[in-house]
Amino acid sequence: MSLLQVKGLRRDFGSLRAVDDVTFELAAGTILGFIGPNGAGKSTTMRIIATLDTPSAGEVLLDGQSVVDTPDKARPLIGYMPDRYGTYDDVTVWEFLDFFARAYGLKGAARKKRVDSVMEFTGLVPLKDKLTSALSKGMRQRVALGRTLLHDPKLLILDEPADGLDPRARIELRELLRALADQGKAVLISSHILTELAEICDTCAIIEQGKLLATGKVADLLAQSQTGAGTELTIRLAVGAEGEAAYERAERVVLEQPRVGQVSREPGQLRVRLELEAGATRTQMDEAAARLLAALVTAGVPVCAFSHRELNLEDAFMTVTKGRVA
Ligand SMILES: Nc1ncnc2c1ncn2[C@@H]1O[C@H](COP(=O)(O)OP(=O)(O)OP(=O)(O)O)[C@@H](O)[C@H]1O
Repeated sequence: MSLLQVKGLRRDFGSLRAVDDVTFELAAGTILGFIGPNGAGKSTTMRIIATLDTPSAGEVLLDGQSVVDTPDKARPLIGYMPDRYGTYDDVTVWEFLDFFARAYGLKGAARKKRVDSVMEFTGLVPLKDKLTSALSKGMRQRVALGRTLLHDPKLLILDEPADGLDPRARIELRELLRALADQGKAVLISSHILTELAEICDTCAIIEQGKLLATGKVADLLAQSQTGAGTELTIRLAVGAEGEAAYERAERVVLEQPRVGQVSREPGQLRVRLELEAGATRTQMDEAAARLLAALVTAGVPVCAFSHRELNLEDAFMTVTKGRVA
């Protein structure tokens, strides 16, 4: 049984259905990326799981127990980091974490040990005596993450934790989340920055206008987006004395091949879109690309680079949302 089970969740705000029949599961030791544009219903779903709101219909089970019916039992198992987290300005990092450790009921040596271990894990030890107001956004966000770990929850719910972080801080966050999953924690993380989640998550749930459009392993979602969507190749030539005429020749050869869709000439390269029938597999796409390259080489076209643009989570998102979301 998965640690977290969300079943047919619905949340209405007046006539607005913010969350509409959302169902997914999250196992211990895995990271689920919750992806969707602004207003999709991510925060509302997360707040319900975190016991801060109640659903209009549906159920959330944590360790088999309903968080809606018995929120007090669920809370010790949950670490929730909202999208706007506050840190108090006139306290040090250590004081801030110690304050929340007290709020979680930790006492004496056990409290000190726990605060120290969380500071160690989140790399905050050198900043122990710094005022939280003097920290960078990335560091403040570590303090906020540290706060959610103090009571050693089984489930982490992190609402857009990577928002506004620089690339280095994002990589560090990714490593922290992976370490937490390796410790056996289940992590639910939301973002509208799709590419960053691809590297962090094991599975993804794509939500739009309150509805889940797709759930599954990141690799499967990518495969799904490639199916029937075609693939894009970039071809560069060693033109030599032949000059641009080499590209004209290449274009003629390309256009004679099957499955070729749009072809565009750009300075120093040719872009070719291969169109495959719905249901085509990745292997079939690779074979079509290989045939095209063989045809060019056989025709004596001096190909020096031939690259296949890998579709990413953004493409998967655009495919499942059918481009309804910009
Ligand atoms: N308390 C509330 N009262 C009325 N409407 C609300 C309330 N909370 C959220 N909504 C609405 O519900 C919808 C979903 O909002 P939600 O914050 O869950 O989206 P989100 O996917 O988290 O977006 P964002 O990335 O902008 O936080 C939005 O249309 C929002 O305006």
